[in-house]
Amino acid sequence: MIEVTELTKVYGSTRAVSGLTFDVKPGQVTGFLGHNGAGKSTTMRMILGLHTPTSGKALINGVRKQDLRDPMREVGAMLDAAEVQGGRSAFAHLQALAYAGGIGRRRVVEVLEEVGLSGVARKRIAGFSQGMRQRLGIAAALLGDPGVLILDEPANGLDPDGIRWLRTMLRSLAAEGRTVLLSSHLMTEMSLTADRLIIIGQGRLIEDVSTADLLARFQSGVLVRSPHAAHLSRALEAAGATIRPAQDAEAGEEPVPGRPAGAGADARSVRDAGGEELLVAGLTAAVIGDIALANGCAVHELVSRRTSLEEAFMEITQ
Ligand SMILES: Nc1ncnc2c1ncn2[C@@H]1O[C@H](COP(=O)(O)OP(=O)(O)OP(=O)(O)O)[C@@H](O)[C@H]1O
Repeated sequence: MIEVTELTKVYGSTRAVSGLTFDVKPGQVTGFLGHNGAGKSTTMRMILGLHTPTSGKALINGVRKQDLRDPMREVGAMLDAAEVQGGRSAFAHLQALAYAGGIGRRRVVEVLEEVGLSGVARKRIAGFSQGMRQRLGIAAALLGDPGVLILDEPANGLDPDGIRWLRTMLRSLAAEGRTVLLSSHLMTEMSLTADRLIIIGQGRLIEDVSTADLLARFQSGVLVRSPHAAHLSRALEAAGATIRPAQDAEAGEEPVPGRPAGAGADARSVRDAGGEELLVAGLTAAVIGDIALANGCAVHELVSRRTSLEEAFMEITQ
């Protein structure tokens, strides 16, 4: 469990983090999102006791990181995978960390296996790709088999296979009851990996929300293409739908509230502005299909149009 309370960090005239309060709970993956410079790394560094807060608190399992009895076994972190000394082998690097934390050699072998680096364990890190360095950083974070994991941009430099591997691993670590906090700029990946999202902007909390709730809030409707768009739109409106031409929807305009059936002008405006494509809100694709059938309207396309996390993120952080 991570608890951040009224956390603030001021660097000279820069307020990097400002009165930030949120919890990161065990048993789920929590994504930490924000534009460049929003304050994510600074917050993570304060949670990890690497920076001192100007004010407020950041606690891991109820205490400050520096007050944890057995820090390596309680929290694992990866902040910057590029920081590692290149002259050593992956094995020697992890063994040195393990030794410092009172962790045995067997665990080094285990984590190398877990991150897929067993085959290159004796190779010098200097020759590692960025993706291999990321895996090594994740191995170091896992060394103490910690209950809390904090990873800054862990997917950086990983190929699609690596990203999928990381997602599966993080989700299974959370399913074991661990607390997992990660930042990433890869929005699609974040929407697949994180159960919950903490979104910050200019050091302040913007959203603390479940990924599903956030996406549901931005759900933009069902795209319908029909050669009988005018007739169909009247029938759908009669059933309580809100309709806007798909072209307007693409331009990000607000929907027009639902109107009564039989409005010829509405059908005309739909036809004029959007041709045969309609964006329908308020009814499911199944209900729209049934209404089309009942009204004898052919449907050539019927697609639930989900707003991506990237679109939702851009909208709420504007
Ligand atoms: N050591 C420092 N001294 C002065 N200013 C700093 C320091 N570290 C961070 N900042 C400033 O604090 C703000 C937040 O930076 P931070 O690195 O925490 O953002 P971030 O969300 O992690 O960004 P990114 O996504 O680019 O990594 C920025 O304006 C940054 O310039």
